[in-house]
Amino acid sequence: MSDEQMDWKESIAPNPIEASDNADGAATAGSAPQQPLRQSRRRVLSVLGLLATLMLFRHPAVLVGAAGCLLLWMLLWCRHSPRAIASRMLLIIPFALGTIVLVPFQHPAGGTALLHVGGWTATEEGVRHAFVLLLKIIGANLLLTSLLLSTPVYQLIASLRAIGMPAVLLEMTVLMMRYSGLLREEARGMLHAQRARGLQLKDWRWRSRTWNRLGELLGVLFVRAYSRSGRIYQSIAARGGFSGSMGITQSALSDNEVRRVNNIDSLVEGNSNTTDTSNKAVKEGCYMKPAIEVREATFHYGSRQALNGLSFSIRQGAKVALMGPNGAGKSTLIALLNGLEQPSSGEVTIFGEPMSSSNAQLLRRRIGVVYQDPDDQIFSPTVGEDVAFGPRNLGLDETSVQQRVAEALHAVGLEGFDSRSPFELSYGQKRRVAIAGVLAMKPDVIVLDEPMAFLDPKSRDQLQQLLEAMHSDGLTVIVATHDVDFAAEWATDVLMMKEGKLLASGSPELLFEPELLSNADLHLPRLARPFRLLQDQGHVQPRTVQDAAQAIWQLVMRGGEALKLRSVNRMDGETRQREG
Ligand SMILES: Nc1ncnc2c1ncn2[C@@H]1O[C@H](COP(=O)(O)OP(=O)(O)OP(=O)(O)O)[C@@H](O)[C@H]1O
Repeated sequence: MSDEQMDWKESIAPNPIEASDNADGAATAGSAPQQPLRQSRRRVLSVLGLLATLMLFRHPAVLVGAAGCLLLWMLLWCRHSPRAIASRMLLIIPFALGTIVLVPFQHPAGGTALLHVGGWTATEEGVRHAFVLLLKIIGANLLLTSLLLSTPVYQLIASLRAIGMPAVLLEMTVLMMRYSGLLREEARGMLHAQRARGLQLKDWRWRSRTWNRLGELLGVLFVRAYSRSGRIYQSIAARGGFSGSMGITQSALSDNEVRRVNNIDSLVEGNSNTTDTSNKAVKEGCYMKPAIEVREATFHYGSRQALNGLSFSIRQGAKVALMGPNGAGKSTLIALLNGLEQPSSGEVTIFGEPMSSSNAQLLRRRIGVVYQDPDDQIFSPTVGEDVAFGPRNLGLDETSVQQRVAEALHAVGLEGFDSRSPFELSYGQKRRVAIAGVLAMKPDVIVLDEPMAFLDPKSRDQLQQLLEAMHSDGLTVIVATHDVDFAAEWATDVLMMKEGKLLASGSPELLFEPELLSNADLHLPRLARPFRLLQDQGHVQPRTVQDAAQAIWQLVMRGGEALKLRSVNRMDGETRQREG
């Protein structure tokens, strides 16, 4: 491990929240200063008070006056842009339409009839009632808009939590915000892709083909948003989102190390034969029960078989490369390991305990999963809130939650990102947020699905260092990957899958077996390829650049020796000739 790689738990700076007063500490998100939080809490309370007052008014003139004053105050005093206000006011259109169309027909007191439609009658009182309701909706929306425009989202959430908004309402609000953002993102992405392939939005009024395309896009948009929200749902479940406090008492959770030590106490003879000694468990010379055992597991998606009698075990403290071509069943296996799916037959055992639907919640927190696409995993409006999601579901108090957030963000190199929106980060940064969200739950095993995909070389190096740091801290790390070069350099163990079956498991030497590689649709690590081309050097199997450099150096030295020997022989021959 290089000097830059630090133990992600021990090396953290003290959390500023702990030093602050407790009353506000409970309400903070990340390391946000306390003063703005108090202000935003006051603002939230004022808006709620004004909303309640607004609901009491019944006279249209008073409501029009209140809405007008509010609008002037927002424009002239707060200097909010008219455009920002207008775009948020658009949200009320469906509610306004519903009110105008339905309410006039539903006024219970009866009254002067104005209009008959079918068996329904709109009355004068009904219209008046609808008008009053519409004014209240406009006023309420103006109030909420002023709050949203003047308060950062993370402060708003912290304030709502501090004033006692029920967690379930808060989560629902956050999820609704995520879903509307999701629709926007998907729509924008699809429109860009369609325009790049020739969709013309010019003259759109006259082109029926364009209208048809837009109609199709709308349909696909909802299907895509639906399937993505399914994946987001899974990742929320993986972090205990739908299971309250995951059935764990706080005292049992406060010290993850205790649990690890307990694991070490109950050791059984294992199969550890690693040469990697950076992992704490390995350093302590422990032989432990496997972190994961899969026995004869099968899994079906409907009639399609994704896993077919899969059996293997993963020892604690291993760095495992889970390899195989597209469709081999890696992601399905990961869903089984995390208890999100149950095998159709066979068994998955986590630290000696067979996983079932009844204990999946409890075992799940020992296996953290980082999904392939960070956008499937992140859903909160701020980085701090997203990382805090898992620890909160563990039932920790707010101070511990914030400490874990600070630790995890430090570990992934995102200190100070607490209040940023995760949806406005780069792909590599989003991936680090997703990893932080899992690290904050302090799992014993972390599984990452294709973590290197779409990362630039520097981010790949940083991620590899992070994997090392997590492993040094005692985690068993499993990486699903197609990247043989990375696997050869990093892994201590390799699992190779194809068509839902295990092709081979063992040391990274497997990655140098040509027949196995071609069977698994993989190729020889790049560093080993030149040696295969050199006669008599096929046995050289460098896993790292250092190994390769050393092998080349040895070859050069041997070449030099041979040259020296040849020139000595030649000189000997010449001398003998002269003497003869
Ligand atoms: N939701 C689903 N419904 C039906 N079949 C599915 C579903 N998800 C995966 N499969 C099928 O299950 C098999 C295994 O898929 P899986 O995603 O686990 O493979 P993978 O090794 O992770 O692939 P990749 O490397 O491309 O991510 C494939 O044949 C795939 O088509």
